[in-house]
Amino acid sequence: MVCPDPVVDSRPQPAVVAVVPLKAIGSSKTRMAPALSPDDRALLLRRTFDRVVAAARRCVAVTEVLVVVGDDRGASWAMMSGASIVRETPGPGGLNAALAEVDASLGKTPSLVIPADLPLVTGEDLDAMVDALPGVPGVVVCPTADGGTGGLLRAPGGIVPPCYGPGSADAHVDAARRAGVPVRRLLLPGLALDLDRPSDIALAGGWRAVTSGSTGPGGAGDSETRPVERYPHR
Ligand SMILES: Nc1nc2c(ncn2[C@@H]2O[C@H](COP(=O)(O)OP(=O)(O)OP(=O)(O)O)[C@@H](O)[C@H]2O)c(=O)[nH]1
Ligand SMILES: C=C(OP(=O)(O)O)C(=O)O
Repeated sequence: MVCPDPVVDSRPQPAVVAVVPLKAIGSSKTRMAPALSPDDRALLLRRTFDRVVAAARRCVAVTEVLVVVGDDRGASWAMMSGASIVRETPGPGGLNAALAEVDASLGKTPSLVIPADLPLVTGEDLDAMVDALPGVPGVVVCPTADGGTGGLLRAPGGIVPPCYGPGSADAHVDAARRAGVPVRRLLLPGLALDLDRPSDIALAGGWRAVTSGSTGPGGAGDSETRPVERYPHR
């Protein structure tokens, strides 16, 4: 019997470095402070960070996961996750400066920036981003629901500068257009939610789901079983 050839996508897969920025833990998730203690904020971030690193590992094109850390605690999380570590240069530049430093060190290597606070991201989401790359040079921007950037794939890595901040999805698309680089905007639910405010926890399935790592498709969720008073500002 002759079996038909499987349908194969013959486009070459770029080798991509996943870059996960992780701010100094003690000064992270400050918008959660009205509802969560420092320990709970750190626990939340640890869980989403582990999820993001696991998703990056499952992405077929990702050859290395690089965590850009702001302190020793972040470095120890990154080490335990098995990722490579880059220590950001201390200074006032914040996220964009930390990422620009990494861009410079990666040269032409394609890079996929994924924030550490995404509770729903999967390896399939990241595969979809890579599949959406219009070519090299090329850029894929996955917006979050509030106009931020849940995923930024750039090939080569520094082809447009990091423009994180309010409205950054539009800013990244505009920067690519200005540079004459083909760009795609891709809406993916797994990259559309980041945990910024207490109300975002319910959107991810609730406290127990997020901190047990059972969010997303098939995840248990618990938004109905957790006392509402835990999030007084919702
Ligand atoms: N290395 C590094 N990562 C950063 C920096 N600022 C933000 N990040 C990371 O970028 C992602 C998005 O961060 P934000 O949600 O804007 O900031 P946050 O500190 O987590 O939360 P807020 O304190 O509420 O603003 C998270 O993964 C952060 O850890 C920075 O200055 N350096
Ligand atoms: C800085 C950003 O994230 P956040 O919305 O978490 O502040 C961003 O997406 O540009």
